[in-house]
Amino acid sequence: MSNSPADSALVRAARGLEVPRTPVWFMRQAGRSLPEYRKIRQGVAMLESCRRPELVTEITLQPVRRHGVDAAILFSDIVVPLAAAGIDLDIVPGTGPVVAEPIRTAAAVEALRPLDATDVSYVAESVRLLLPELGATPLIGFAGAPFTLASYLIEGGPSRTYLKTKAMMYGDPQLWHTLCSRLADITLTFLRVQIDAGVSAVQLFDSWAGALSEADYREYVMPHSTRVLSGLADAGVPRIHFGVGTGVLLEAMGEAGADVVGVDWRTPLDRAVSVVGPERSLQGNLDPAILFAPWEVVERETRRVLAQGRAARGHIFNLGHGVMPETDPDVLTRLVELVHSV
Ligand SMILES: Cc1c2[nH]c(c1CCC(=O)O)Cc1[nH]c(c(CCC(=O)O)c1C)Cc1[nH]c(c(CCC(=O)O)c1C)Cc1[nH]c(c(C)c1CCC(=O)O)C2
Repeated sequence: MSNSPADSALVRAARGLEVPRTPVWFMRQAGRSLPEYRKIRQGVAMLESCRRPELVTEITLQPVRRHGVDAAILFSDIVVPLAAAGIDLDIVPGTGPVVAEPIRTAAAVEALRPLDATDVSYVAESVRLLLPELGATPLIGFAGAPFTLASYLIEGGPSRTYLKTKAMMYGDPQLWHTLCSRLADITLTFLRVQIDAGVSAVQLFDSWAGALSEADYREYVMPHSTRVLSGLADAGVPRIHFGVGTGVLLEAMGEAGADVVGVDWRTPLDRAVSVVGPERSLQGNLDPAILFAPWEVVERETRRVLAQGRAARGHIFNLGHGVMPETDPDVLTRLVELVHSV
C-alpha cells in the first residue's frame, strides 16, 4: 500500500478502501501562509505565476515538504481556464478575480469561446514536472464549478449577495443555462488536461453554491455540475466536490457524481454521512479559525472531527475551507502530525 499515488491513502479513502491512517491535506495549502511562498512570488503577478511550470512546481511542493501532507494540490486558480479562453480578467491581491467586461448579455455569452487543451499546455507541463518530484504522494487537480465561475463572470468580481448572478438565473433561465453549459465544457476540458497529464484525483470547487436553496441548486446548477463530474466517471481518478455553506446541498452535490463530498465546518461529519449516504466518502471539516485558538482546542476539535469522520465510508481530513493567510504554518505542521498519530 502507498508506494504509488494511485494506491495512496488519499485515493484509497476517496474510494472507501481501508487506510493505515487518515489522509490529510489542506485546501489552499499552497501559497497563503507560507513565507517561502511569499518570497518566491515577489514581483510575479498571480496569473503569470500559474503559467510558469517551474514556479508552479516549486510552490506546489512547498507545503508537502514543510507539513508532510498526504497530497499536493496543483498551484493554479479556478479562473486560469477562463483567462486561457480569452476572458480579460486579473487576480487582484487581497480581492480576488476581477473581470474587465462582466458577462450579462446574450452577445457576451455567445462570445465566450471553448477552451482548447493547447491553451493550458503550461498546466499539463507543470503536472509532468511535478510527478517525479512527488513520487508516491498524489497530486490533486482542480477546477471551479459552473455556478462559482458564472458568479465571477456575471458579477465582475467577488460578491456577497450574488444579486446579478441570481438576476440572470431567475430572469433569463435560458441564457443562464447556455452560459453554465459553456462553462461546464471549459471545466471538463481543463480537468481532462490535468487527468491526462497524470493527476491522481480532482476537486471541483463550487465554493459559492451555498448561496442557493436546494430546489434552485437542483434546477439551475446541478445539471451542469453533473455533466462535469459524470463526464469524468471513466477517467479513473476520484472526484471530490466541495462548497462553502452547503449544508442543505450535500445530498444533491453527492448525487451530482462525487466520490467524495467536501463539507465545511458548519455540518458535523456524522450528520453529513446521514444525508450523503454510504456510497461516498467525506472530506473536511475543521474550522480554519480554530487554528488561531490555543493548541488544546485545536487538538480537541481535531479529535472530534476524526471521531465523527469514522461514520463515513472513507474520510479525508481537511479544513472546512481554505487556510487563512494569517495562519501560523507551524500549527499546520503540528496538525498533520496529530492527525497521523490518532
Ligand atoms: C473561489 C476560489 C478562487 N480560487 C480558488 C477558489 C476555490 C477555493 C476556495 O473556495 O477558496 C482555488 C484556488 N486558488 C489558488 C489555489 C492553489 C492551490 C492552493 O492554494 O492550495 C486554489 C485551489 C491559488 C490562489 N488564488 C488566489 C491567491 C492569492 C493571490 C496572491 O497572493 O496574489 C492564490 C495563492 C487569489 C484568489 N482566487 C480566488 C479568490 C477568491 C482569491 C482571493 C482571495 C485569496 O487571496 O485567496 C478565486
